[in-house]
Amino acid sequence: MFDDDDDNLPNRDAGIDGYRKIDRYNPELIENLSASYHNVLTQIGENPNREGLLKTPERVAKAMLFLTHGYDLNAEEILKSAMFKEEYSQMVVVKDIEVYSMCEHHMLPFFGKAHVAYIPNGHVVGLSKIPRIVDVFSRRLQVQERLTNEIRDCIQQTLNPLGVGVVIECRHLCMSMRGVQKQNSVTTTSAFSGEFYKDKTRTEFLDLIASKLS
Ligand SMILES: Nc1nc2c(ncn2[C@@H]2O[C@H](COP(=O)(O)OP(=O)(O)OP(=O)(O)O)[C@@H](O)[C@H]2O)c(=O)[nH]1
Ligand SMILES: [Zn+2]
Repeated sequence: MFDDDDDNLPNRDAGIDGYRKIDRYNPELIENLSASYHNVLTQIGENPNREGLLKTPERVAKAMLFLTHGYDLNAEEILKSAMFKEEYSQMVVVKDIEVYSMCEHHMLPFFGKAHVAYIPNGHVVGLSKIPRIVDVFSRRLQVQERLTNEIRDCIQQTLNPLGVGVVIECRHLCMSMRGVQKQNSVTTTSAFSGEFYKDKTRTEFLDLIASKLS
C-alpha cells in the first residue's frame, strides 16, 4: 500500500493489513506533521505566528493522528478476544452505533450511525466488540461503501456466523459544507452475507433497526 522509499516516517515496521505501522505518540512524527500544518496555515493566507494559532499545527497534528488510529487496531484480534461458545441461534442486533470517519477524497468528516447484526453459529461475541470493530474501520480514511463491507467481512470471517447484516447511515460534510452543498442528504449503505440474503431475515433486521425503544 505504501512505497517504502517514498517517506521518512520514523517507524518502518509492517503494520496491519498493509498499512504502515507508526507510533502516534512519537515526538518526531508529531513535529513533522505540525510543520506540515504550519505550512498549510501559511498557504491558506493565515498568519501561523498570531497568538491564537501558535499551538494549532500541533493540535491538528495530534487530532489527525487520533482520527486515523483505526489503522493501528487489529479487528480480528479484538473479536477473537471475546468469543464465547453459546447455543443462542437468533439474530443479535447492535444498532445506533455512532460512526465518525473521514472521506478519503476530501479528508472531511462523515458521521452517523451503524447498525450491525449477526446470527450466531455456535459462538457469540462480546457485545462491546461490535462497536469496537466499527471504530477500527471508521477511524481511518474511508468511503462509506468500503467501511460497510469491511465490517461485514471481518465479522463473517472471524466469527463465522450464519450471516451478517450491516447498515450505515451518514452525513458527509464534503457534501454539505462545500461542493454540492446539500445540507440534509443522508447516505445509506448496506452489506449482507449468508442468511441475510434471505428476504425474511433481512426484513427482520431492517424492522429491528427501525423500531424504537419505548
Ligand atoms: N461513493 C462515495 N463517494 C464519496 C464518499 N465520500 C465522498 N464521496 C464523493 O467522492 C466524490 C469525489 O468526486 P470528485 O469529482 O473527484 O471531487 P470533487 O470535484 O471535489 O467533487 P464534488 O464533491 O462534487 O465537488 C464526490 O462525488 C464525493 O461526494 C463515500 O463515502 N462514498
Ligand atoms: Zn468527501
